[in-house]
Amino acid sequence: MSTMRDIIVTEVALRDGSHAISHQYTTDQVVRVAKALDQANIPYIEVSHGDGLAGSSLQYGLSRTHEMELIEAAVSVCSRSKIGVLLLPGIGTIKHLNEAAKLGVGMARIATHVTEADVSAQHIARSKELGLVTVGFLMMSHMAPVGKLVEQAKLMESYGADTVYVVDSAGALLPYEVKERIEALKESLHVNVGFHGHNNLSLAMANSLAAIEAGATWIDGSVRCLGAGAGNTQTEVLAAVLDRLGIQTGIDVYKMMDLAEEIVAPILNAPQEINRDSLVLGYAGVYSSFLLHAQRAAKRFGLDSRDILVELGQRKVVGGQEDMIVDLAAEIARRAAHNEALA
Ligand SMILES: CC[C@H](O)CC(=O)C(=O)O
Ligand SMILES: [Mn+2]
Repeated sequence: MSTMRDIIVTEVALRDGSHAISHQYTTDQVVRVAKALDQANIPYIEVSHGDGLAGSSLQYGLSRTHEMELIEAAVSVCSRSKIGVLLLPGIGTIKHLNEAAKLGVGMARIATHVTEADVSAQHIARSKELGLVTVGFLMMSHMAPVGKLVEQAKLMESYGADTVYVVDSAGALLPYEVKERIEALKESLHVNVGFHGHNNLSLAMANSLAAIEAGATWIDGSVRCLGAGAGNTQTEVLAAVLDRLGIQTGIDVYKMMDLAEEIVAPILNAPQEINRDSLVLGYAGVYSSFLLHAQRAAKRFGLDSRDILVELGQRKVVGGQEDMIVDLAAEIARRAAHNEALA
């Protein structure tokens, strides 16, 4: 079946959503969600540990089920959708990419911090050799000025990426900032441009629309917002809004609504919402996937998690530095005890 699509939606609940449920997906859950997404005609479904291939570790959180088992299961139930994987060089390696390709994935997204695109060269090249749709994913895009972002995106393009994404990992970008970033990439690149939003400031949808207006054609969504922090742009809402705008995604809006309600909602420990902690992520520009780590550290040291998150933002801590969350919490607790002793 051929589908006309103006916008290609990548559904990330089975990868970014893994952060929100502490990487506890079961094979049965992944099968049910992937099958329903396939029936709703979603073009790409990303399946991996929240931190990408090989993310299962004490540092990032142990997966309940081996991700290769989840990927294999998702591939086996999809006839229309392609399964994609995320890989952060240094966490995942070429070996993991080869393994995923053998299982039948059709897309690999190679993610780096926004100023570190150079570490993606080999992984992008290998993904292309494997015949995968290959995406460069520039995380924490709010941390770099537009010129730097363009420079890094051009590197990913030069390594062979088919699409380069502006990734608002902290949900910190405002619509005009998304627009200027996407416009700059559109002017400088020859490949597709994409946008991945987080909803910490309640701007994921507005930012996705700003990205589309500025020329982005690849947009990420997560059903029922299931993603790190306050979650991502809600796929079923995105599909409905784009339909109203006359922009074709090829997605069956009613089937998306049904799967959101009947299959995904019961998986959530709590509804995805903008609470004080997820709001602080966007406000202070902190990696969305730090949320549960900071909340756990706050509990352990008897602190307000916002104090940890704000200081993480001030220190410009980025993905891969999760160990600093506990260190920082211990330091704040020591400082507080010291001040109390002096008082
Ligand atoms: C830790 C990887 C991260 O969750 C990737 C991503 O989705 C983002 O940076 O927003
Ligand atoms: Mn994300």
